[in-house]
Amino acid sequence: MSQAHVLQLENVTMQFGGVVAVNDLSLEVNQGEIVALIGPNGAGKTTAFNCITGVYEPTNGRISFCEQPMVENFPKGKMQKLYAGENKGKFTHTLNPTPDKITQLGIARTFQNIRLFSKLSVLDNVLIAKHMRAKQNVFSATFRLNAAEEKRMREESLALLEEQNLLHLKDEVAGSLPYGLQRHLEIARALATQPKLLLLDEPAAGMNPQETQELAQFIHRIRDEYNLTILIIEHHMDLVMQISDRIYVLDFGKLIAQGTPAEIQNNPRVIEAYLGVADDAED
Ligand SMILES: Nc1ncnc2c1ncn2[C@@H]1O[C@H](COP(=O)(O)OP(=O)(O)OP(=O)(O)O)[C@@H](O)[C@H]1O
Repeated sequence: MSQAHVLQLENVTMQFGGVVAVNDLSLEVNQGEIVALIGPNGAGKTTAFNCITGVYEPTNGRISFCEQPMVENFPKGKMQKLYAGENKGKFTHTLNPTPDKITQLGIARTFQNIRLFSKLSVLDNVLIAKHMRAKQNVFSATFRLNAAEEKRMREESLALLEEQNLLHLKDEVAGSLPYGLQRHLEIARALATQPKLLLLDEPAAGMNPQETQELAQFIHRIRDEYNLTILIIEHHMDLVMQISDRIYVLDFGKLIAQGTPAEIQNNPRVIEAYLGVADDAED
């Protein structure tokens, strides 16, 4: 196995009752890469993100981060009979870290629907993210601070806002910012946790072509400046083709293709999967 894997999924299956949302998904993201996970609506992309970030406990499979097993599970209890995925019996351990533990390991994400603390200031949004990296949970992150730690985190948060050209907005209420700036702040907040791996869930949703173009440059810039590895879910195909080193394509939970943007664009299975949802895929 290459030393360079930042993220590796092995045979990950997520089954909800009888619905297999992610089916035997294996993929790798290497240091410094920008990799896209695409597929029609309902293909299982967000569910895969939720498995990586500890929101869901996958039904089967293993997820490793920086070559270390981080999440692992196999069908148990009622799921032993119900399990409709593949590779039953391959995994025998259970590792189930909480989302905040995964943040502390160095994985940050943004959400399809922006999830800022909309009533708090821009600065407070970044500060809370900083605390989440350092502390065990929201309670201690918010209340148990010593003065020196608080000062350091405040300075780091201000520096991050400055790097992101958001410093002039530090006292603005997050929810009052224009949509594009809220998306930018959400990414800045993710960067505040000093991640090695950044997961972006439809960052271009709701953006116009010019904003999408700026986002492409922005994603490249933060990858380089913060030494990041990025996994992105996105429906804007122009953006995906422009920024991705490699692309994985899901359809009905199954991986149907992987390759470079040029390979994926010409892949008949991918074109077929998108037929009938072409408008969605391209707007
Ligand atoms: N908590 C849940 N309980 C039951 N079914 C779920 C749950 N979460 C997701 N699913 C189902 O899993 C499948 C995959 O959904 P998911 O949201 O991961 O797709 P997606 O590829 O992210 O879609 P989109 O592009 O529309 O966001 C869908 O059939 C969905 O209804």
